Amino acid sequence: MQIIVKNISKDFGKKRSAVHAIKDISLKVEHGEFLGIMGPSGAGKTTLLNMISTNERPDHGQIIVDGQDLTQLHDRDQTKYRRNKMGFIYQSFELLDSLNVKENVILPLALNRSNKKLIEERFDYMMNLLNIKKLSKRNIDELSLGQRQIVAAARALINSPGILFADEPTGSLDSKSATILLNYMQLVNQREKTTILMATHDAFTASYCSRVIFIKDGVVFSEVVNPGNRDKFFEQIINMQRTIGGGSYFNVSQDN
Ligand SMILES: Nc1ncnc2c1ncn2[C@@H]1O[C@H](COP(=O)(O)OP(=O)(O)OP(=O)(O)O)[C@@H](O)[C@H]1O
Repeated sequence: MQIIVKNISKDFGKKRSAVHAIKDISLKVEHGEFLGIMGPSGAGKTTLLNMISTNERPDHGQIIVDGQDLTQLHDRDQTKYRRNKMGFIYQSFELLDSLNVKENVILPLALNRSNKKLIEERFDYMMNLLNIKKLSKRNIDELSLGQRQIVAAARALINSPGILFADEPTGSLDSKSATILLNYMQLVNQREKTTILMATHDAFTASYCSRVIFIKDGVVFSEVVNPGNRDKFFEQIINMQRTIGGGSYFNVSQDN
């Protein structure tokens, strides 16, 4: 899906104590792009993702997805839109401990009251694609952190969302698990043409994207486009991080 962000802004708090989290950002993300969003802590990455995903309303501006302005939808229609067209992966996984792996993964389809045959077909497809079929009957507390994040990815992708939102998806993972997850995200991006928006502090994680935008103090500061070589792209991302600053908070893992 194509996303056009037009002049959005968002303040938190009131008047003199207000935090200007997003200041008049405009942005275009093409169908099937894998976009990284980087920037120092507090730059506005999560707020930007939350507004594009309609989890938060901007104070001003428009979010146009495949020609439809999502800011014009009522809350109930936004919820429906999110459920049908969007998938989410968070650093904290957000899996339900009371359900097993299969029950977690099929949840978005079950909530939509999809028919049983479709649920089984999509479940088998996702579990095979992400190579976790053998985990189907496990409880969540029997999984490693890396396995939990792949299961969370399967759940996010089971209803073939047009847009996948990932907020620090590798933040809790060791580098091996992170690499596995990122390879799967890239596979889904290429095979299903899912548009992916991913906020991250980590240059290695961002190097899987096709383009990375850098935000600082609520505005887009710059962007770097993947030249088709991940090592080179990684270097370019590191250099841009140095230019922007942000101190030692940037988590730069180079063990790829
Ligand atoms: N619900 C809220 N109420 C008040 N201020 C908020 C709220 N959410 C975000 N902010 C503020 O808005 C600014 C942007 O926050 P945001 O979480 O988007 O940054 P971020 O780039 O995702 O940061 P991090 O990398 O630390 O997660 C920060 O100054 C933050 O304190």
